[in-house]
Amino acid sequence: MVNVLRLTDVSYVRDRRPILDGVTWSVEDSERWVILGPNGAGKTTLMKLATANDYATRGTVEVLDERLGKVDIFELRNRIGFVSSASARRIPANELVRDVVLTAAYSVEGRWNEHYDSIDVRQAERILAEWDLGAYADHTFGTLSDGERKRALIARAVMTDPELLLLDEPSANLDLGARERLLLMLSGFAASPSSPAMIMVTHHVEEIPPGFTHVLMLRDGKIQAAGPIADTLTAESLEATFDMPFELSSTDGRYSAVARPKP
Ligand SMILES: Nc1ncnc2c1ncn2[C@@H]1O[C@H](COP(=O)(O)OP(=O)(O)OP(=O)(O)O)[C@@H](O)[C@H]1O
Repeated sequence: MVNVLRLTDVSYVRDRRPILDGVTWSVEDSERWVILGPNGAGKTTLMKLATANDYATRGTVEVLDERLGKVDIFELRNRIGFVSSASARRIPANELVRDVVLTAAYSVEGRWNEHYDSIDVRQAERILAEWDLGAYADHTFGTLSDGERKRALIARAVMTDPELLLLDEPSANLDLGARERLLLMLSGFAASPSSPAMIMVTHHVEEIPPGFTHVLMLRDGKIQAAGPIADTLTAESLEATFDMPFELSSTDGRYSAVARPKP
């Protein structure tokens, strides 16, 4: 079994401030994690370490059985899929959606004169259909709605068959329908045994796709709680993480939290 991610007593300090503080956390390949926490908790910083885009100040970070600092990070990054709000900015607006996905196989953003193997073309077609983008394959990326863009970026990220897929707030800024469509697709993708280990950052329990297995709750750079969602996501852990009392409910694997009224 591949050790997908292992952080051991990791701290990340900037301007003498611990942005991550003593984080110990591991992810196995069958697990699908949600990282939940308020603004400024350190979630994106954690993503940067997990995608080998930055280094810890203290402690060790191992990604896909490789220890950061002792591995060619460019090779390692090819094994990781990552979608963040910055991903869309790197895609040319006039790029066809088909090529947004296809060019991932060649690690380029924007088609030039490359020749693509038919096996890659077929894989791109399959993934476009899987993420409900078949009808948009010949549209340009710049004309897509935010929800369609998110799906196109995730489709691009899975084109290379990554061993770890990280999604930083994939449903931020989406309308209700687009959010629900995306969550259904993420849920379906998470359920497939052939899918990679997944880590998704969100601010909202409502955005946890059913089928995600674990939650890590972060506040001020420290882990408040981590483990299987069913045991770990509670009114108490939410209060510890967001510093206010909540009522938490769940139906069919979907969660909802509202502030607990004052007695
Ligand atoms: N390189 C850096 N230098 C100084 N401060 C930093 C640096 N990187 C992050 N921070 C600070 O660390 C804190 C955590 O940032 P981070 O982006 O990881 O939080 P987050 O949980 O993703 O927040 P949000 O939910 O608002 O996106 C913030 O206060 C941020 O300003």
